[in-house]
Amino acid sequence: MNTFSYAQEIVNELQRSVAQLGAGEAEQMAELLLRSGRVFVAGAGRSGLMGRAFAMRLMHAGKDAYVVGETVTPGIGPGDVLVLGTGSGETASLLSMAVKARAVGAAVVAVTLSPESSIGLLADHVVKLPGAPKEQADGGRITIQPMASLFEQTLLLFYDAVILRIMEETGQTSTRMFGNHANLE
Ligand SMILES: O=C([C@H](O)CO)[C@H](O)[C@H](O)COP(=O)(O)O
Repeated sequence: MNTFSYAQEIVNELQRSVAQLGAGEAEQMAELLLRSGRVFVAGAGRSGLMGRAFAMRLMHAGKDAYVVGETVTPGIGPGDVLVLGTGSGETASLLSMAVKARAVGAAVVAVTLSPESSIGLLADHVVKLPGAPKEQADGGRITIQPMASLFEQTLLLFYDAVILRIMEETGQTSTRMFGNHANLE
């Protein structure tokens, strides 16, 4: 297969993945973020990169949003929400964040392949995304892509869909959001 055909197959995989999203779970997450105080976003590795993109758009949309681990990120507290994007739901650093967040009265949202994982079971709200786990063997049936790429791509699409829902509910526009964009680039 050439590179273009691979790109087409990735889009086909994403189309199949998005069709499996739970509409109810997705809607509840958007609702939770709309009513929440500050939103803290975390994830490790590539899942974390998608989370960083989501936190930026939340900020553009007018939410107080933070990426966990940045030097300027404040402490989480009651009324806040911690969003964890984790395919496995077992990443140790994220699990300890979930425990801490719940202990101080914040809500935890897990966006994961595995609702039955340690993080999934601890979370107040779980959104299950389709995909293959990062330790999948070569030649899996769900995806031609390595490791958890399909999950990570679906995660970004899902996060962007949540942003559109928040924009719709708050009457937000792309033009106003651009006014919140970094001007020290
Ligand atoms: O970076 C990752 C890897 O490339 C998998 O495709 C993962 O996102 C990272 O290891 C975090 O794992 P999860 O918490 O299970 O998403």
